[in-house]
Amino acid sequence: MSDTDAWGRICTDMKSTIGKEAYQSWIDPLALHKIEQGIAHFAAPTSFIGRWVDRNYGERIRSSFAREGYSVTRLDFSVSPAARKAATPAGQRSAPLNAPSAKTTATAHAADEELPGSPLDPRFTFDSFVVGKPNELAHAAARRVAEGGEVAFNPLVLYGGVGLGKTHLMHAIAWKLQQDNPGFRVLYLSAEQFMYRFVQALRFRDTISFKQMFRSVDVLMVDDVQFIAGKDSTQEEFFHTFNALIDQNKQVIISADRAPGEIDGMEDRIKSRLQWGLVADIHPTDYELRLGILQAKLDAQRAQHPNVTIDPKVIDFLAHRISSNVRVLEGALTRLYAFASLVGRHIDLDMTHECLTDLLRASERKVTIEEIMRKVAEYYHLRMNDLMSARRARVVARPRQVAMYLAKTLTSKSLPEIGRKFGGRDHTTVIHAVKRVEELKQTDSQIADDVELLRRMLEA
Ligand SMILES: Nc1ncnc2c1ncn2[C@@H]1O[C@H](COP(=O)(O)OP(=O)(O)OP(=O)(O)O)[C@@H](O)[C@H]1O
Repeated sequence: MSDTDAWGRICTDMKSTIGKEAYQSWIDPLALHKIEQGIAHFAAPTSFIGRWVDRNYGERIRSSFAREGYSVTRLDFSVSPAARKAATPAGQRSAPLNAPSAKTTATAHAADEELPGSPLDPRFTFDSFVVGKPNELAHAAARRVAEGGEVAFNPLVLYGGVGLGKTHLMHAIAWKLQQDNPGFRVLYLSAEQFMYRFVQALRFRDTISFKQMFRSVDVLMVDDVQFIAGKDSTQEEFFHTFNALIDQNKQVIISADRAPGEIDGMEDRIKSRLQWGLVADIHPTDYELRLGILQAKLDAQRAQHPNVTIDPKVIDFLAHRISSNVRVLEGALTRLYAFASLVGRHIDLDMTHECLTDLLRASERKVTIEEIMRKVAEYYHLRMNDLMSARRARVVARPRQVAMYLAKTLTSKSLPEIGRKFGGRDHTTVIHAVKRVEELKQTDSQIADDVELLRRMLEA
């Protein structure tokens, strides 16, 4: 009888006593080398796994060896990456490491201990990410990193305002990396969780495991890093983790709600480290991107509510009116479909106003028609009076149309109200102006840029 035969039998026994999940997470990744002078020597993929097994299953393994006729008083674990590659779950799972799981047993807990990341949202993939001008750089960079291989830029920092898709892109990278490289240890977590873990480690005097665990990953993703600004010891630890991984050529991906240099309370050395790789910003969405996103989300809603129909004008209306944040935009569509399916109605503009009153009010911009006129006049070097005048020369007529377009898209004023502000014009003139500017935005990049710039200045 060889040591390995005995270990094989112990494994079979443990699989049935501790359960398949726990077995795959902790026991299967181990390789028994030898038993010598009462010590069973194992190779483990990480020292964390070794310590965990010793603490949680040590006694059971020793008594199993005793039943096999061996006197084992101690288990010894040396770290061998080969053990990890050959292993199944801890280093190589069929399901992604952080994949959402319905498990509620201690096994799930054990797996969480192994890589303390957040679950990845199965909806956040590259396929479901709609690309437009505002996010094309961030998307291209994320794709490049997700392809793996040579580390292209390290770290990759994605930054942008609330609800613009940073988390979506990070999850998409994680899914793709895990799908293409089943042995990869990809750890995604929020900066808040990083801090929580660190504080726990300090509390339980276990910072060594904390450090080892974080340094053992292949890819580290930390979301909303601005959270650790002003938290000195967490920043210190983050800085060392970050350096250790970059030094080992491991990919680090960070997200923040603003450019690294602008995060108040963040140490300068971290700010400068974050700027070493590629910093890609996600701009606020433009109308076209919002339209694209709504159309993509429509498919999911249609599948869920096959009997509900929607007027295309509603989509256009939402894309114009809800410009703050994609999350709110999505929420609006979900709410409309839920409401329509409950009351068995077609989704039209009336229903949209009825159902989304609070949301529309909240997203109503504070900007007034007067402000728009002032800004547009200033931008085109005109006087406000020119915009209200009857002058039809193009140098005046075009800016007036742009101002009317902005008044329609940035305020909730009705067409007649807008017409009145522009020197008592008819609402059909406003409709014509809005249409004309929409067409010009497609064909004349100068107008498109002017409108975008003005919109940003007004919304700032
Ligand atoms: N380009 C896009 N295509 C499809 N969905 C998107 C896009 N951008 C954002 N979303 C969706 O908007 C919602 C919010 O996105 P996400 O959580 O990634 O934002 P975030 O930038 O991380 O925000 P926060 O700063 O609040 O963490 C998600 O449901 C996401 O799927």
